[in-house]
Amino acid sequence: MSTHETTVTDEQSHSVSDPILEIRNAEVVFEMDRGVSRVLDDVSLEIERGEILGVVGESGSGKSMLASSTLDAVVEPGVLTGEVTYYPEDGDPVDVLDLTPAELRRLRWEEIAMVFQGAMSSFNPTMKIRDHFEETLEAHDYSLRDGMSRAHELLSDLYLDSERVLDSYPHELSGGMQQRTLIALSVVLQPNVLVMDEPTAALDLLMQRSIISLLEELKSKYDLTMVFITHDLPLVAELADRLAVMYAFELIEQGPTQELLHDAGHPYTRALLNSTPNLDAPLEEMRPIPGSAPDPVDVPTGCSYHPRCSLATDRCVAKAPASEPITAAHTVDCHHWKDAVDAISLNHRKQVGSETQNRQQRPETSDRTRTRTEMNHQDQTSPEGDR
Ligand SMILES: Nc1ncnc2c1ncn2[C@@H]1O[C@H](COP(=O)(O)OP(=O)(O)OP(=O)(O)O)[C@@H](O)[C@H]1O
Repeated sequence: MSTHETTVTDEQSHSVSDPILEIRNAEVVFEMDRGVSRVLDDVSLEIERGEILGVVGESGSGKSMLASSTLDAVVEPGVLTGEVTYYPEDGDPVDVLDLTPAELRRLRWEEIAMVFQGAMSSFNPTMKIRDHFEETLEAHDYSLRDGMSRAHELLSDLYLDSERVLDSYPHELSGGMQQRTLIALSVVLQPNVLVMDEPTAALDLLMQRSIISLLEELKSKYDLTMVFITHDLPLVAELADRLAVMYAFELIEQGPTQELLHDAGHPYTRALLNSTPNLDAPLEEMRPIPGSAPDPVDVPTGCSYHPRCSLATDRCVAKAPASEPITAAHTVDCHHWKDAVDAISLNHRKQVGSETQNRQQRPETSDRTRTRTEMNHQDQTSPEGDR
């Protein structure tokens, strides 16, 4: 585990006033032949009721481990320790890691739902979509009549022809339709939190953007809290209220989306922003991050980013940095964040996140019309295309 110099106080560490989920000192360890693989390292995070939190980081940085930890769903032989607390709006806090298997099953669908990438593998190919909905409702003792009426509504909300989809086998739907159907299935039991792990990774760019618009609509209509996990920073920047950045199995920076995009303090976050290929900046200004992500069995000492960091000093090699507040709502784990702002200029300063601002300024009706038109067009023109 990293040895941090000090720990930031609770008052300093975040701006979350009404958490719905709280993860404290979460750690996931796999005992491997070649050593101990710590794939989540002392991660603490609060998720505000009603927010959309984006979790970003390179492939292999531990994002899926964090997602699985929120539901005590880390695959064996991985061992999860720490605390995960769910705070229902009414009722006592729930210690997620202390639940019986039956309690956990109930929590997983009825309170916190998860959507993973590659919808096809989440469906049983021999069952029609209708059977998936009915099986889920029956397993949780929900009224089939009410539940199926909600299924129709949700599928329509996601611009799908609900009758056609319910009567289809999964392979009869395009990738974008499958992913939207999986989102509808995930929220049919009216959970309060939806955790999505790379939900749009297998889809083309247009479908990704359309799903982002749909998620915003779903969130408002059904009062959901969302956690959107992805390596695609520009995509999630369009949706998220706050961003949390992972590097080498740790959370290294978190804050409000616009603040983090324009005033990122961690050299890694700044490098990630500069390396992202589909930001609105000239291609020649894209700068890949030198070096490679650490092996979880052999994480560098001190700040794990130091071998790749242009600002690293002896202090970074010796000591893992504590979280420091940049503003009340924005924290960073870096000894040199004050220098990073001047030393690593951002190549996108003006453009990143402008989609979000544009969307917020756009009247809701035109957004909905645009999304519906795009979805209809894509479903009709490329039934197989984005699979
Ligand atoms: N079953 C397992 N046994 C051992 N190590 C694992 C296992 N599953 C994942 N890991 C390791 O855990 C680390 C974190 O993986 P994780 O899937 O959380 O990363 P990620 O950020 O979600 O990556 P991606 O974006 O590629 O999905 C990786 O080094 C991975 O190799």
